[in-house]
Amino acid sequence: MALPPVITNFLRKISIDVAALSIITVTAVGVLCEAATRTSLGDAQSPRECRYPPLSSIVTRGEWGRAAPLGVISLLPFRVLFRVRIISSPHVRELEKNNVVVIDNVLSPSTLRYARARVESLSAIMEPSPNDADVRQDVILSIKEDDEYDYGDALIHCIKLLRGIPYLLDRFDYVTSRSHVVPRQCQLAMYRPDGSAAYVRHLDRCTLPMAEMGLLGWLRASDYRHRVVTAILYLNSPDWIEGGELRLFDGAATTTTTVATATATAAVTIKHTDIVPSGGKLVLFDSSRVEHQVLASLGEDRYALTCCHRRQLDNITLYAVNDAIDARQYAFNAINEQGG
Ligand SMILES: O=C(O)CCC(=O)C(=O)O
Ligand SMILES: [Fe+2]
Repeated sequence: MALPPVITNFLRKISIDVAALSIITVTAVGVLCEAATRTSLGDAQSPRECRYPPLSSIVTRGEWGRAAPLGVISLLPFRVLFRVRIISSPHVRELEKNNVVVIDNVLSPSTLRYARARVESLSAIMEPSPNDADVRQDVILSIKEDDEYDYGDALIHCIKLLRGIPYLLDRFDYVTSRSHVVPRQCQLAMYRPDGSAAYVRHLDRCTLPMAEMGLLGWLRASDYRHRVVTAILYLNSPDWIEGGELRLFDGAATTTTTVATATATAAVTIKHTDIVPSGGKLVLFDSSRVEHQVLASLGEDRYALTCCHRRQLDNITLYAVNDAIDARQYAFNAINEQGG
């Protein structure tokens, strides 16, 4: 069938170069659009939607009886015992001041036991993370409340607890970041106690500038560029002894280690705090400021459930200014670190 003359004329006019250029342009636009829209946060929720009353509510006799080793309290005649807050204003103030806050025993012994048993059963389907194998050697699983898999009440409670945190940050006026977005996915991670499975020093938020990452990489990293608060809940035994510590590097650190650098004869002093990953411990830190690493585990499998809360993408100019301030802060920390 003959093509209409207008089309044959057009086809005669376009050179092979023009055709190639058009294909390249269309492909490039397609790749950039895919990168710009790639996100696993499409179904993220607002803090209010994730509000979880047990994070900050009254404790009833029944709850305390289940939660505490002092089960005898459940025999008391009062139905409501007292108000406890897993996260309260002083915790939020500490997070603002030190960029990190550690809260012990946020799970009852039985909840910890059940959650631990469930994550152990999930370890068979955990997989190495897509990161470089020399960056981290754990196995991970992304889990969310509405997965088809039945995670059991205890693990679901842990997910809700981590996802409920931004509501309380807002409520207690956390000033470091506002307008949070709560991902549905939490990451379950397990390190084998082989003395070598670890995670190198890193920041949870990607802070590299576009010039360094290239436009494509920068667009693709959008989920990592807006992390503000990392929440980690450990699901190990409560009396974890040693190995597998979470090492936090920060100005607020308390301990110093002296390590010889590979190239220099002079030693560099690194300030750090080591957090023992005992079961039921909750650690919150500023994802954009606190560099951290996981040390190799020794005794038993090390389990952690993590949720990285994001900021909303509604004020790009403000974020650009904040990022520039963060970058200056890094430079400042690095100089301090070198100077000991
Ligand atoms: O498990 C931990 O203590 C920290 C894990 C971590 O740094 C991460 O998943 O980004
Ligand atoms: Fe991390």
